[in-house]
Amino acid sequence: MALTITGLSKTYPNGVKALKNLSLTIGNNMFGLLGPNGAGKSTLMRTVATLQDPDSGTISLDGIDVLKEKNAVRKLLGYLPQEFGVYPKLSALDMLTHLAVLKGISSSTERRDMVDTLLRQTNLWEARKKALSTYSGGMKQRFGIAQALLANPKLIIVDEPTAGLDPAERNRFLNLLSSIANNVTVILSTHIVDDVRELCPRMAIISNGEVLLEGSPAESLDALKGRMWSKVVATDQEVLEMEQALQVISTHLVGGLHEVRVYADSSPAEGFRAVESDLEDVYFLNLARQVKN
Ligand SMILES: Nc1ncnc2c1ncn2[C@@H]1O[C@H](COP(=O)(O)OP(=O)(O)OP(=O)(O)O)[C@@H](O)[C@H]1O
Repeated sequence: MALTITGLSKTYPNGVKALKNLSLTIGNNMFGLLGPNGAGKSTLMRTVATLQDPDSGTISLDGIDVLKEKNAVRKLLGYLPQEFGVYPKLSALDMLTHLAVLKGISSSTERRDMVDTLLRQTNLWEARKKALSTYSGGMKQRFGIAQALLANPKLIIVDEPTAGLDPAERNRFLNLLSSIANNVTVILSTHIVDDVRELCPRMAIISNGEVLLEGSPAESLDALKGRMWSKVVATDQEVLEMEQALQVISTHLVGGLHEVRVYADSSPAEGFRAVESDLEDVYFLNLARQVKN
């Protein structure tokens, strides 16, 4: 499904401009919406999910006017919000069955088949009769995907799904998402660069309610080719001096030392080595450019 977002703006009553004339086109497969906390991702996702209205702008989903034909959109949509509430005492099986009823799946045979399939697909079959309150973070998120997949949606929105998962659970969750994305459009909203790197053929970076970059991770990396440099230094003072003199993109602690990554057309100073650009460089460089402008 193709989602076309045009000129979307939203100012909250407290004056925060969460979306500023934002336009974005999202095609099939998995689309990564990458941005820092407060960028406006959740506002955008809730708006696409028909849960809140913008002040202005339009959204079209394969010709459906998302802001007007909300019921038509809801039939096509699966949504895993950032805060996903469940009845903790219910089992996954009972909760999913209950949600299937709410989704309008009235035939009990169809409902049972669908719920069973989803529990197996999300690897929750063994634990299906356990109370949701006993689930780990990863299991809860997989349950969240199961409920988002009820009634065969064509568009799935997942908002910050991997935050707080341990590496093994995160891996399992990302594999599950990628297996789904073969058949439907998935929008993955996240502040975790690696989620996008691992999964998304297309992405956008958003910050302060604006799109900073739209494209494929590969194209964005190409634009930085030969321009990323790295040096490891020992003290905060050295980092500070570099930040004043050079375009420092990021600093990381590696074994107690600081790895400083700098963007420059040629070697910025003595001791720097050329490094492969990674998606995190793309991300930080775009955020830094926005601050400058
Ligand atoms: N209901 C609201 N009332 C007032 N301000 C809000 C409301 N919801 C969000 N905001 C503000 O709008 C901005 C965008 O928030 P939003 O939740 O959309 O961003 P986000 O990219 O999803 O960030 P996060 O990952 O922190 O949720 C933030 O400054 C936030 O504080």
